Amino acid sequence: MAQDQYGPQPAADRAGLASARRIVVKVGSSSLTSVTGGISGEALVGLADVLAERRARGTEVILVSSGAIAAGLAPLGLARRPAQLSTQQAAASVGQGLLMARYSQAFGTHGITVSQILLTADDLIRRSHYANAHRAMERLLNFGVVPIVNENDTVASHEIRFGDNDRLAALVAHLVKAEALVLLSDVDALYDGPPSAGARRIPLVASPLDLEGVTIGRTGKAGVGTGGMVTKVEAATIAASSGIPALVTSTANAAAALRGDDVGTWFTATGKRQPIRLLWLAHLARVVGTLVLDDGAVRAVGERRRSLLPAGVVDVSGAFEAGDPVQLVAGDGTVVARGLVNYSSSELPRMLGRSTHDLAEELGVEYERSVVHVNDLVVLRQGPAAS
Ligand SMILES: Nc1ncnc2c1ncn2[C@@H]1O[C@H](COP(=O)(O)OP(=O)(O)O)[C@@H](O)[C@H]1O
Ligand SMILES: N[C@@H](CCC(=O)OP(=O)(O)O)C(=O)O
Repeated sequence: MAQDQYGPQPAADRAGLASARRIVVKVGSSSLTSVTGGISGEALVGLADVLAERRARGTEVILVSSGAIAAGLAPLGLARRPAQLSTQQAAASVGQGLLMARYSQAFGTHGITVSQILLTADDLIRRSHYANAHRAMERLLNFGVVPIVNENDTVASHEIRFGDNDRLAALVAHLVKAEALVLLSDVDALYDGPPSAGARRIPLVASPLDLEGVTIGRTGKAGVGTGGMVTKVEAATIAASSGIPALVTSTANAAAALRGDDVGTWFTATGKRQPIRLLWLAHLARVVGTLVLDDGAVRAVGERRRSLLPAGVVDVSGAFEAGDPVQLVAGDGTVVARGLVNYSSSELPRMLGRSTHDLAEELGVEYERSVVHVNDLVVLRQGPAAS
C-alpha cells in the first residue's frame, strides 16, 4: 500500500500497531531455532501465518530474521555455536538458504512472495549504498513482497559487523520509514531484572529515565541468541530516538502485539528523524581515536553546536584515518561528542592549538577545514570516555 501524501506517521501507542501501514518485525534465533534441532518449523510457520495475514490486509511488512548461523550448525556437524568468525560465516552460508526455503514455503501457502536481502553495516551507512537499498526495498514493497532481511554474515568482517540483528532492524526501520518496529524474542517483555520469579514487566518506556535501575542482561539461554535484552533495548532506543516507536515482546505474542493488545514493552518515540549516519555515529560506531578539547572548544561544540577547529584541540590519541569515528572529550575525560574526523592521526598532532588561517598559510588551503565539521558531529550526554 502506498504511503499517503503526508507520509507515515509513527504509531502513538500500542493500539496504533493495529492500524500501522508499514512495520518492521524482527525475530530472534532463540524463537526460531535450537542448537540441536535446527529450524523449528512450527515456530516459523506460526510467525509466517501472523505476518501473512497482516500483509494480506494491506500492511507492508518487512521481516528481519536471525537464525542463519543456528540453522547451519547441524548440517555442518557442529554441536554448538562456534566462536570462530570463519566457522560462523560457513554456518550462516549454509543456514541462510535453509531458512529462506522454509519462509518461501510458509508465506507461499498464503500466496505471498518473499525476497532475501542481506545487508552489512556499510550498506546502511554510506549514502550511495543507503539510497540503493532504499530503492530496492520500496520496489519490493510495491510488488506486495515481504522482504526478509538478515545481516550478510558470510562476508561481514569483525570491523563492519553489527553482530546482532536487533540494531540492524532499527536501521532498517529508519530506511523504510516504518511506523513501528516490533522486536520478537523468547521473552514476553523487558523486565526490571533478568526474568525470574519476582521480576516485573515494564510495560512502557517513555524516556531513557524509565530504564534507570533496570538490570538488563545478555542472552538468557545458553545457545543460539546473541545480544540478549541489551541489544533489544539499544535497538528500541535507537528507533525511538529517531521517531519510530518500538515494541519488545515474544514471538508467541506476535498476533496479540499486532492487534495492539497490552503485551510487551512499548518504547515511545522520543526524537525526530535524523540522518542515519548520525544515528550510527551516536549508537553503533566503534570510535578509533580520542581528541581532548580545551574548555572553549567544549562549550563551542557541546553548547553552541559549532564545528571543532584545530585551535581547540590539546591532545590526540589512537590511530585513525580521515573519515573515521572519534570521540571528543573534555579535559576531565568526560565525552562531549562523537564525530567523523577530517584528518588522520599522523596529520593532526602538528596542527594542535593553531589557527586555521596560520595552518592554511603554512601548509596549504586544504588545511583550512575544521577537524570535525558540525554536520558530522553528535553531542552526547556526558559520560566517561571509552578506553
Ligand atoms: N531485564 C530483562 N528482561 C527480559 N529479558 C532479559 C532481561 N535481561 C536478560 N534477558 C534475557 O534476554 C533473552 C533474549 O535475548 P536473546 O536470547 O538474544 O534473544 P533473540 O535470540 O530472540 O534475539 C531472554 O531469554 C532473557 O532471558
Ligand atoms: N545474523 C545472525 C543472527 C545474529 C543475531 O542477532 O541473533 P539474535 O540475537 O538471535 O537475533 C544469524 O542469522 O544467525
